[in-house]
Amino acid sequence: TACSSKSVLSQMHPMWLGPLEVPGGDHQSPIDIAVKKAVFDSDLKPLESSYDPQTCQQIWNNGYSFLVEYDDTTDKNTLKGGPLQDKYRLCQFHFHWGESNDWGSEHTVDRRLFPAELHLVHWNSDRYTLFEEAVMEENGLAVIGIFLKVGKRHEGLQKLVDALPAIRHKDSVVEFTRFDPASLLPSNIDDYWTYHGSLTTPPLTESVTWIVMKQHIEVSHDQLAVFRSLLFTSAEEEVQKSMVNNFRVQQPLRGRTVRSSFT
Ligand SMILES: NS(=O)(=O)c1ccc(C(=O)NCc2cccc(O)c2)cc1
Ligand SMILES: [Zn+2]
Repeated sequence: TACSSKSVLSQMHPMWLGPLEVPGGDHQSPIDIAVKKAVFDSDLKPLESSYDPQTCQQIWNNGYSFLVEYDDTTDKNTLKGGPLQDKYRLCQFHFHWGESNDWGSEHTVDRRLFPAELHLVHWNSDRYTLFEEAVMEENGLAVIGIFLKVGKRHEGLQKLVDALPAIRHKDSVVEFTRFDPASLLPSNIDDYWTYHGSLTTPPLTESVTWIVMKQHIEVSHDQLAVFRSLLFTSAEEEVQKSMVNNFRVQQPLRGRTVRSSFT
């Protein structure tokens, strides 16, 4: 799909070498969400998502995370409402996680780290025709961030976990169908924080309306352990490196306001 981003990601330096500073970037992500400093905005509407599991295409290891990709050539998987003025199309979702359950998320809440974070990546299909276009524009992307906590097993996640051994190495891809991204949403998606930020990996473009859910989802310790069995490295490389700690450190707020949809 347009957002498969094989080209761009593979040209980037293979390992995430730490918080690459963007000269002059003052809307960078992720950030710490200081709950008391968030401003309640009663104009924020409930989020409206509509996903079609039939449009799920593949799951692949891009050398930094694993992505589940959807056919984004039609408006089958849409997100609107919330802070969004336009309709956005899901192209992929992926995760960030740590080597231990003590850290791994990109955003933090009052400096609290979660073991992992899920990102559902959407692009503005009202204004642009391709992900590649939208990613360069201020209102181009909308990413839903959902925190993961270790607890009970997540039944919806298991189908995805079972597919991971087949994509252990960088650039491995397998067909992956009939997966409903809605199964990964928390029960309450009306309570969220929202702010303007960036991609958390190069090219770090400041084109993202972030929508970070207040309610986390729970996955089991064993399910998260399978994430850590993935490798950053391709099959040919002599030294194999575990895919862990694939998160960016929190960036300065630089005067931005985080709004909340709840009091
Ligand atoms: N972690 S994140 O959700 O901020 C995120 C989402 C998508 C991407 C992404 O698609 N990167 C590849 C890319 C970027 C710009 C242009 C492209 O064609 C591809 C990177 C980070
Ligand atoms: Zn991400």
